[in-house]
Amino acid sequence: MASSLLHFSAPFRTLQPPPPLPKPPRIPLHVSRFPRPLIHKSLAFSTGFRAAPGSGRFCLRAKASMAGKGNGKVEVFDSEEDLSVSLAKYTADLADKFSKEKGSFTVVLSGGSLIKSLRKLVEPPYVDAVDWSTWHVFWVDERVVPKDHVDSNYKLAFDGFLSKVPVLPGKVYAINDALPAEGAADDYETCLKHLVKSNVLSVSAATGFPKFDLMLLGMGPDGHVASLFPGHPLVKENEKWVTFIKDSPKPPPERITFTFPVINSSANIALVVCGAGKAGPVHAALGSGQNSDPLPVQMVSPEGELVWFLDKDAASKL
Ligand SMILES: O=C1O[C@H](COP(=O)(O)O)[C@@H](O)[C@H](O)[C@H]1O
Repeated sequence: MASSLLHFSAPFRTLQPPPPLPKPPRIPLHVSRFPRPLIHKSLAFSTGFRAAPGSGRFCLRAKASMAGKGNGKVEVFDSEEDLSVSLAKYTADLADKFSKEKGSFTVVLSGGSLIKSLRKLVEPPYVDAVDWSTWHVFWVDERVVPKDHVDSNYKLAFDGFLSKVPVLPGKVYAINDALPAEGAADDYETCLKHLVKSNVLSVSAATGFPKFDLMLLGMGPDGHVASLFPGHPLVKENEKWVTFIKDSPKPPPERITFTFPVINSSANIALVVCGAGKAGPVHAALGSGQNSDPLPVQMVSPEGELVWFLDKDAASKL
């Protein structure tokens, strides 16, 4: 295990530390509590958070909130830009809450478009206000390719996010890319078990699976989440924590992925979906119809809180 953990952090050794910047006053981050009762599918637009002029903070132009079909809160934004502003605050607030409660924040990233939508977190005020030293970073799925490969979810996150913030290299848990898919999945599951033993990761009292503080999930146009694809038997895996796929319908074919019991044991999940090309599965999950064969995205149902972050194109069929 120790060797894997060392291996995980290796790519960070080449990083040059960013030049020291004058530290601005620490901005208090508050945990967002969503208003209850939720606004039901009226799509009534409300003015979002507005900051004092010159405060360096931001203004959401307009957003709609509504309740999801099952558990969950749905936030609809005018644009992906507005969504990314709100996603940064949501993530920073949760990081602050968990860091204050237990001294650590366990966060799980997806690949794909999610990473671009996290861009506001690496800008002021968050880049300076967040206590990055408490962060432990994981991947909900990873392609079985070298970490410097263009298809690597690690590389995507490193280039777009992790290289821009002082998360501690030893707390970034990439897969062991020297192993084939099955070995990489086993190795990652072993790593998670080690982190449970050392109390970095908690376990759900209800399910016995690891309970991450926050999972930031994307969704593909076919309704897949992580590397759990529609109609694939892996969506039914209910024992393993981490498993592998060698016939992914989306290239590259070999990947490892968290299973639904792990995903659904999370304390918080943000489902971040943008673009008209994803409006169909969003409608399947949040619209009024029923379907007998649920898409993977419809199987996301955490123990804790689920928040959908949608731009208006992704919400266009609701
Ligand atoms: O292959 C993958 O796709 C999904 C969705 O990606 P997106 O670019 O359509 O947002 C992503 O969440 C997953 O992590 C990734 O491996």
